Amino acid sequence: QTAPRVDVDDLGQYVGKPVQVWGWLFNSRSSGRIVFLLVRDGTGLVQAVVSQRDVEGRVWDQARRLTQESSLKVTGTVRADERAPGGFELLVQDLELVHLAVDYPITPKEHGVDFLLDHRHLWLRSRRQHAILRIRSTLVGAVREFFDREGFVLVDAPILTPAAVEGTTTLFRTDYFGTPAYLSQSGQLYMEAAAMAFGRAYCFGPTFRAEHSKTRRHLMEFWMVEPEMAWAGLDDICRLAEGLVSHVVGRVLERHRPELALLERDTAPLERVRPPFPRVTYDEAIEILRKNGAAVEWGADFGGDEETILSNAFDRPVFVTHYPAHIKAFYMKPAPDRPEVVLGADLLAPEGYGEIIGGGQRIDDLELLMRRIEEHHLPKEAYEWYLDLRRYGSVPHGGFGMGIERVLAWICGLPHVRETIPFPRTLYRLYP
Ligand SMILES: NC(=O)C[C@H]([NH3+])C(=O)NS(=O)(=O)OC[C@H]1O[C@@H](n2cnc3c(N)ncnc32)[C@H](O)[C@@H]1O
Ligand SMILES: [Mg+2]
Repeated sequence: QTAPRVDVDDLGQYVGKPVQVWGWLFNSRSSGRIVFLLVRDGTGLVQAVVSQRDVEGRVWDQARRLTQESSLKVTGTVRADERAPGGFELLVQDLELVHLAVDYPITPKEHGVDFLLDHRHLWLRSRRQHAILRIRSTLVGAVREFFDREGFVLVDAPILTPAAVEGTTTLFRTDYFGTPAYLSQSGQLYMEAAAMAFGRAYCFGPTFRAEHSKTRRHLMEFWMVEPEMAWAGLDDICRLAEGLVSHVVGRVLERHRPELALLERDTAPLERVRPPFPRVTYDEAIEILRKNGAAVEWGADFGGDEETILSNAFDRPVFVTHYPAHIKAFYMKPAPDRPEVVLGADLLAPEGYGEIIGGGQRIDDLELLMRRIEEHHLPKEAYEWYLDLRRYGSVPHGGFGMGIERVLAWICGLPHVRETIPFPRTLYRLYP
C-alpha cells in the first residue's frame, strides 16, 4: 500500500507511520554513511535522514546527488525528535527525484538586496520571505474577518478611474480608448457612494501612487483597505481604526510566534497594541515636537522624522487629528469651530514606523465641496457623480485607508516595505 502524501505541518499526526512528502530540497549535509536532507513543502521544513545501510543503493546515490531546490518525493517513517526542525523527522525508505535544479542562484551565502529583488520569484522560497508573506496572508484574512464581524459590506472599487483622490502629482495615467484614465490612488470616493447605499462598506485592493521618491515607506503599488461609514464622525472613525489595528495585531500574535521569532521581532511593543489609542491634535503634536527639539513651524506637514518623535512619545499607536486644512486633501471636512483645521486623523505606528492609516470625515456640504474642487484646480466634470452624493441625501460620513505593507513592516519589524509585498514596485523596479 502506498504511503499517504502529507503536509510537513501535519507530520505530528503520523508518528511511527510511513508517509510521503513532496517538496524541494532546501539544504543537505552528509556525515559519513548518513545524509541529512532538509526538505520544504510550502507548509514547513522537515529533516529526512538517509542512512546508507537502510536504503537501496539507488536511493543512497540519489540522495547524494541532489542539489539545492531540486524537487523530489520522499517516503519515510515519521519519528518525533525535538532536536529536528518542527520536532519531527523522516527515516527515509525511498526517494524520487522529480527535477534536478542546476546552479540555483540564491545560495546560502549572503546576497545584496538588488540581487535578491532581481530574483524575487525565487527569493520567496527563503525562510525569512516565507515567514513575512505567511504573516501577510494572516493579516489580510484578519482584516476581512474584522469587517465581516463589524457588519461592513465588501464593495469593490474600480482600478481604472477618471480623476485624482490624493492629489494630481502621483497619478499613473493610462489611455482608456482615447480618454485619459488613472490607476486608482484610493477607492475612497466610491466607498462614500457605497456607504450611502449600505451604511457601512469597505474595499480592499491594490492602489497606485507615482511617488517620485525612494523611501523605505513608499511603494508605487500597494494594498489598502478602505472602510467608509455613513453617519460617522471623527470619533467613530478613530474607534473603528483602533479596533481594526488591535484585531489584526492580535491575530498575528496568536498564529505567528515562530515566524516573528525567525524575524527576531521583539513582540513586547505589539503586546501593548490595545484600545484606546492616545489621540493628540496637530497643535499638541507641534508642542511635543518642539519639546523634543524639532524646529517645526505650525502649518508644516509631518515627515518620517517628526512622526518618529511623536510615536516615540507613546507606548502604542497614536492618532494625530485636526491637521491644517491646506496640507490635506480637497474632500476633508473643516472643523466647525476652526475652519483652518480639518477633521482628519492619521494613525502613527510606534518604533518609527510612522503613518499606517490616513482618514477622516468628508465634506458633506455641496457648496463647500464644489468650492474645494475649484480651489484644488480639479476638473469638476470628473467629480459630478461624487457631488451627487451631496445632492441626494447627504449625511455626515467618513472612513480611512490602512496600508497593508506599512502595517506588515511594523508588525514584522522590517526596515523597508519592499519585503512586505510579493513583487514590489519601487521607483526603479518593475521586474520581475
Ligand atoms: N479611504 C481613505 O480615507 C484613504 C485616503 N483616501 C488615502 O488614500 N489616504 S492616504 O493617502 O493617507 O493613504 C492611506 C494609507 O495608505 C498607505 N499608503 C499611502 N501611500 C502609500 C505608498 N506610496 N506606499 C505604501 N503605502 C502607502 C499608508 O498606510 C497611508 O496611511
Ligand atoms: Mg496620509
